[in-house]
Amino acid sequence: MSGLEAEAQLRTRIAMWGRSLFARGFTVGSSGNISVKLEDGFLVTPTNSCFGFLDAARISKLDQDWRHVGGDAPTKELPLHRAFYEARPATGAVVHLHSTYATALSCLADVDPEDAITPITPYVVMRVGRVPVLPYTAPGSADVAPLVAARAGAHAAVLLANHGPVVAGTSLDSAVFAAEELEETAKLLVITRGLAVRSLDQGQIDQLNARFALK
Ligand SMILES: O=C(O)[C@@H](O)C(=O)COP(=O)(O)O
Ligand SMILES: [Zn+2]
Repeated sequence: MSGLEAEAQLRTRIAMWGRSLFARGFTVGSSGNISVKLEDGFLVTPTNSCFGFLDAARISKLDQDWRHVGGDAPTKELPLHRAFYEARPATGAVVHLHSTYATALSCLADVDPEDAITPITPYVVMRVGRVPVLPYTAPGSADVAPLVAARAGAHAAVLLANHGPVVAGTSLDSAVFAAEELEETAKLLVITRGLAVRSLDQGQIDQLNARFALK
């Protein structure tokens, strides 16, 4: 497949996943952003765009130095996305959402900032891994970049404090699947708060990591 064909397919898939995430309530209004790596740069969702109504042809294109070269004006979160690609060279896509339960956890003062998503099911260990909370920065601020740089080598997913989740994956599909799994696990954690929850133990987590290593 040529680079142009690959780009056309990825544009279609960003719009398709956007519609699907919006329809299922994983993001609302114009919140959230998606980026995907291309052979010659990146595709990113336009700033102030609604995931439910993305026009594949107007998705922003950036060159390899993150300069805007086509489509609508890009998301203001370029420093956030860029920091993931730089810290995790295998990254093929990054998804940021304001999904309700993960965002709720990002606002709780008593969540462990090193391990915000308690490993209560195998799938969250396999798809998401351990999730730290990064200190609050204003949306669009470049101040987030060093915070991501410090943590994203070891973590494919983070919660931005009082803001929401960000997930990197080797492909768009894997980043979306991980963002969905993170949100569903956050929901389980919120609805079981105050109950005697049994998490997986370290031996069970090690066994999953050995068999299903996250990239
Ligand atoms: O929370 C924010 O403002 C951004 O992180 C966001 O989710 C949407 O920003 P744009 O992608 O610039 O619309
Ligand atoms: Zn946001």
